[in-house]
Amino acid sequence: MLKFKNKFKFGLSEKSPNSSSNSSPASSHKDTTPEKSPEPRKTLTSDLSDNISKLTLGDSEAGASATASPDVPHGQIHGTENVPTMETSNSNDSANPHTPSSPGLLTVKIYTSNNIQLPIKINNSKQILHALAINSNNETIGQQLLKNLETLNNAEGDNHPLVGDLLPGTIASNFLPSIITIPNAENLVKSLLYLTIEFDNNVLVIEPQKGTVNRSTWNQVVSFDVTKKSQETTNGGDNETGSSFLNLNLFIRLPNMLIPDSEKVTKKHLFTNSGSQPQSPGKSNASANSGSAPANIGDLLIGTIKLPLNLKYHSQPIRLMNHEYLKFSNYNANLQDLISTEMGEIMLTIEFKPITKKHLAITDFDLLKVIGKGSFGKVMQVVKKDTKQIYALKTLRKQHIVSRMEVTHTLAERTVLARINNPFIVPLKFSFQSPEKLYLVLSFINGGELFWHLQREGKFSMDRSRFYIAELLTALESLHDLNVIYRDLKPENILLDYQGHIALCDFGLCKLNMSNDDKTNTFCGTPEYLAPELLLNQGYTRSVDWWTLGTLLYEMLTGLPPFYDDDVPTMYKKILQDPLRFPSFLDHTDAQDLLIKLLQKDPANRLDDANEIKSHPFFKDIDWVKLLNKSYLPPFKPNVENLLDTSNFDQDFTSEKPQDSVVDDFLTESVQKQFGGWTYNGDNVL
Ligand SMILES: Nc1ncnc2c1ncn2[C@@H]1O[C@H](COP(=O)(O)OP(=O)(O)OP(=O)(O)O)[C@@H](O)[C@H]1O
Repeated sequence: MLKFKNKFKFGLSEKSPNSSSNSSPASSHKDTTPEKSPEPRKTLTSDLSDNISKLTLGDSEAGASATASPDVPHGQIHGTENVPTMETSNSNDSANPHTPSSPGLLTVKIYTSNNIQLPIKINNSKQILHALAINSNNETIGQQLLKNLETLNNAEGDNHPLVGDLLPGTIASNFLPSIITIPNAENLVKSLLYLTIEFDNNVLVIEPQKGTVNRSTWNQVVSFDVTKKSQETTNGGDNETGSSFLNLNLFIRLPNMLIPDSEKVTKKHLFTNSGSQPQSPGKSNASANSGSAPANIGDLLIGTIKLPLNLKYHSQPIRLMNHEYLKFSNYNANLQDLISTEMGEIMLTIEFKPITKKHLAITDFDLLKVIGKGSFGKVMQVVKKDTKQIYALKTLRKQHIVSRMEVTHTLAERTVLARINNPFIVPLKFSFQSPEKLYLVLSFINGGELFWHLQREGKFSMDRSRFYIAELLTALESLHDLNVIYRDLKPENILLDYQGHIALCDFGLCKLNMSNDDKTNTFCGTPEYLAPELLLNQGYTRSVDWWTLGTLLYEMLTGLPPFYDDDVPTMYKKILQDPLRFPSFLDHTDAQDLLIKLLQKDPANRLDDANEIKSHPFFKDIDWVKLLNKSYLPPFKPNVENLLDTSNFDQDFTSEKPQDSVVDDFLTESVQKQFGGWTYNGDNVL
């Protein structure tokens, strides 16, 4: 079980470069090679305690924080903090024929699947196939399977496809039920086949009702909340049509004894546990990439459908697809990208229904589990009562925000989340408030923090690191395109989704309205990741994000940040003065060259443009459009059963009773006004 520790933001005085105290969160291996702490690293904020105010002279944010006392009027906060003009009102919507329609509900009905083939050969084990057939959850299907098995038993001749140790994937699906009743287990039904349906980073899992793997009856209906943002063009969508995608992935849980060892090795990328073997710290990743077959191979991905959906301009209920068959494609074995081998088809109806605007409240949600603690409140797994969608609900207590002078950062988080549209940033679905609290409703991302995966495995392979850095690079690029600096990139703020894609979260340190060369001064971030110019308090630009990207890549590849030291002041000194050194095992020329160019101490010499970084030889094999369309199969798939699965969260949290604690804070009207622009109901109006 992974252990999650509470993370708290704390005042800058604790970790200023001028501080002589050794308050490193890391463990104390002072005389030996430094060893990173297993605890999440804390974020420094600009709380402006006395001794740090020296470091933050002249910064507009600092002023904002300092003035954000309970009685400060609304205007002062806006004026000092550069709070953006939140979202622009859509009062002109009716005049613009291209204005997207209202938010709504997307309903997908799944009827039948046909001609499904397996992408691997299976063992020709008549005993197991027979056992599966007689345990089919439907008698008629069981009979049919037994009949099919007779043809298998009767097949003769050396060249007959049904003779031999292995059955070709093209026909194997005729001998497998899609759902079985487990004998002696009180009629427990277990489906072999299942389908994940993803829209806007929310994923639902459905199972068939009956059938063979080749042909199944599903008759299932699922719904997704559609916000205006998910209707807009994302850079992960098709720019011409302004679409977002509905992603369908068809999986099969194959009994291990049916999977030949040779297929476990050559088609490893198609199994959900591919590459997920933990690695001990400091050990080379060679074994994870070697040909050896993992013991627990997981489920097999049969095929994928990526369906662009243009949900713009529909102000009336509409049926976008009516009982249509869509074909599954498969992932290419070598390149691990999507190719159009047809793996069978599935019949769907897709409907979109705009909904009338309504403010949400906590009573619109059932609280399922506590999954984390943030600086100002809990994060809970919740289900939205009307659509049955699972979300992460982040609660923030207004009183705490105000007393810790974090109003501006909190508003910035909400603003950035509502504006940004990148497939690797956790999507904000809604936000609302009560007199005492602020609430953010986010897509529930349950593959665990990258921090914990890195802790567990010590370091990542070159390919895996490249994949994460590439996805993060596009996330930072889209933030910069919105004139936002992220400022707190680190493994603790990166979640993995159920497939293993990146979802950047925690936007509490974003700085808005920062165009290309604009400088800011606020001393904030996380010690290990602070850029030299930030430490020197000379003002910094968005270039600090590229420094942190370099730091992150270095940490992924080696297990430690580049200038790490147990003692924080020494670490700051190293960041400022020490040359960049590589451990002997990090001998990849392109990786070294990119790190050298990102970890330039003088920002003027640093790579400073997303496109320039993208065209570095380190990324030469990456097709950026494909990457943004999530068409690469992630090199690591977290263990996630379904959307309800919270096993990647700390049990200390998940065992807690989920409740929205009652607080009786009183906030003055002027303080309440500061939170005026918070509410976001999936529409653009704030
Ligand atoms: N969308 C999400 N899906 C799943 N888990 C999430 C999500 N958002 C946050 N969490 C969990 O809740 C924890 C706290 O969330 P978050 O980091 O956003 O809070 P915070 O107050 O900003 O934290 P910090 O004090 O580090 O700044 C995260 O570490 C993560 O484990």
